[in-house]
Amino acid sequence: MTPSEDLAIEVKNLVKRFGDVVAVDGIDLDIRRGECMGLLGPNGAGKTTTVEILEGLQEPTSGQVRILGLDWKKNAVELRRRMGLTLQETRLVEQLTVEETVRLFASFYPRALPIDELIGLVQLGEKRHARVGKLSGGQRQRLALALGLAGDPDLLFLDEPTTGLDPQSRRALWDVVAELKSRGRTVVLTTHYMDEAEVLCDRLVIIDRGRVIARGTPPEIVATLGAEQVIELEAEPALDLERLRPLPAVVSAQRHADRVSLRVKELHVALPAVLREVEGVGVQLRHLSTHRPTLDDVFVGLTGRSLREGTAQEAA
Ligand SMILES: Nc1ncnc2c1ncn2[C@@H]1O[C@H](COP(=O)(O)OP(=O)(O)OP(=O)(O)O)[C@@H](O)[C@H]1O
Repeated sequence: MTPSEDLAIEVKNLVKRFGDVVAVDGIDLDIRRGECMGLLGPNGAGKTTTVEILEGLQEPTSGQVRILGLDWKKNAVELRRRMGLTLQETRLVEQLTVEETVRLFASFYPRALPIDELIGLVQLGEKRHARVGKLSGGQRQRLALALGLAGDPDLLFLDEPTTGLDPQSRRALWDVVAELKSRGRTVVLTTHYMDEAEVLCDRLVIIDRGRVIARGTPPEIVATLGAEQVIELEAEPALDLERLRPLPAVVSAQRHADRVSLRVKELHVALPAVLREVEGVGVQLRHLSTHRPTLDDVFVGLTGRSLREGTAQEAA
């Protein structure tokens, strides 16, 4: 158990209801100072609602929330000064330049970071005189991040900072987050990208339907599957899960849409057995692939659904 003074955020039994919708359904969180904590989950899981409560933008229905040892009801002014946030969409003045925008935001804080440092940190040096209206999506996101950092916050919230960005812009933003971590800042990141969570986050909670369904470091969460490899198969007609489960080295088997997912311990033992089964029952293979287990496999294992569902449209 981490002593409370080492915690940037302590949340106990957080609940948020909107009429009949239970957006957050009893979440506990301990976020240590200096770590990057990821909140991962599909659309509508309750990530944004949770984060907006932590940011003081929404009131919880019930539960306890302490941020940097402080309370939103009693210490709102100090909390606002010590935290930075970037929202899913930040409205910016299109006619201002990057530098003017950063200067304007920095003027709101008594202890702002120098303008050059902020622009350098988000790698927008070449664009400092460009108008905001002319920036690409990735550059706008990085500018939004610079604005979140203007007050040199102890705690930074990033809500889906790379949604809709191209791979290069996503990587550039990851570099900025890695730099912040190396400066000892606490970062709370929401995302539905597994690769992002695996690269950036020291620890994660996976949220589904307002509840935490897994927590730990990314490798710890993946290890809960107890598998070394995942075999994915599609066959016509469909394979019988009951015949696949007892095969050697198979840990568990699940069907997801047309695809069967087998979590296995030793691939060199399981794969030949699976192929013998396919041949024996005389079905036609449409797809066969293997991969190391990912956070998405854990999610599928726990919910029968994929984290990728609902994000396919954006990724396309
Ligand atoms: N102001 C609101 N009024 C009514 N329902 C809401 C409101 N805000 C959120 N919800 C509902 O609460 C649930 C959780 O939404 P939330 O935005 O927190 O999810 P999320 O995990 O952040 O999803 P996304 O990845 O799409 O941003 C959803 O069912 C959503 O429709």
